[in-house]
Amino acid sequence: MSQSSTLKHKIVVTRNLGPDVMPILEGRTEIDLVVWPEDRACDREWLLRNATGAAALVIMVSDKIDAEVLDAAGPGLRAVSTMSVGYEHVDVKELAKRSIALGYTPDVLTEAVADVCIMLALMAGRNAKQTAALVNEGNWPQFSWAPFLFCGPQLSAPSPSRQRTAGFIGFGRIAKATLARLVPFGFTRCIYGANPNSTRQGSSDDSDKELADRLGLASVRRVDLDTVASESDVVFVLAPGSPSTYHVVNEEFLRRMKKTSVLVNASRGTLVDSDALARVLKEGGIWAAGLDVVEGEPNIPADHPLVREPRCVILPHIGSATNETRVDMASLAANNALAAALGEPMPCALNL
Ligand SMILES: O=CC(=O)O
Repeated sequence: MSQSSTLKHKIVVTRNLGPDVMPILEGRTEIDLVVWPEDRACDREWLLRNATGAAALVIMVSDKIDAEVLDAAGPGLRAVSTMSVGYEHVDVKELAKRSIALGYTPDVLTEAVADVCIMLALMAGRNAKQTAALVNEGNWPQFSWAPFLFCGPQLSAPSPSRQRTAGFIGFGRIAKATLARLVPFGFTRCIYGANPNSTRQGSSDDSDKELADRLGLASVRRVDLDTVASESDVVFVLAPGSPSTYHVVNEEFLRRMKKTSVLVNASRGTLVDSDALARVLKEGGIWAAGLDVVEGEPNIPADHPLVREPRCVILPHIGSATNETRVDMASLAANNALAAALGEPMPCALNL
């Protein structure tokens, strides 16, 4: 792995992609491979130093790709390949201006993230955080079985007459995979609002009916966000992070939600106002929250009001973290970079 060669195409990788995937890049004689050597997020200074002359960069969500990095790489950079479906850490306008392509990893993580959405809805609603903690801390003997101890709202419809409504903010692939998982739980209605700035809000499109028919639901409807808040039993936040979705779940939204409802966020922390959520949870405005992402992650202090909240389950951004999915994501990211470096079409490029 030499650091530079005028004959070879240089690919810089900001995290070792593991023994199943690294051979995709290591086995290529046309490639000059440079890999961040440590088992932690790549230092920006290292990236700036090593990007010089690169044809492609394989990056993680923790790497910010902006004009400074692109300048450091120089005019030979053909593509940035992120091992993620989200790309708000990449300045896409700057990429487009310089005709640099962006590879990303949608689809391969859909099922894994949808699994975590259901897990969070169940864990939050059924008091998993506080009940598991009391067992871990040896306090179970003080809480022997009692008729209504640690009860929470049931995710599945307890009877055909008590129907469940799923609400979504953002209604892409992961939302639809999550919805499919809710059907066996007895959910019959789905309502969704997309990007709050979208002009299409409030009007259902034809595919909603097709989706409802295919899943056997009574209805799938596009509605305004106030309706998502007030009518859902669980609200799943699954829209991309961007300035237009910043704090889409704010205090007003949370105060419209049912007191028995659960909020799940598996998209980006910036979509939910953490301070407002902590306040509303404390006051019992909603039942619980399950978060795979939080504003300011990973720097959330243990004494943050949300972390202290017994009915707020917080996971450290593990939505796609299954062995199978991470290998698929890493392979796609590596193949995107390889193709771009060799001047071939990337298997999965974002339309910039
Ligand atoms: O958050 C993870 C991703 O965008 O893939």
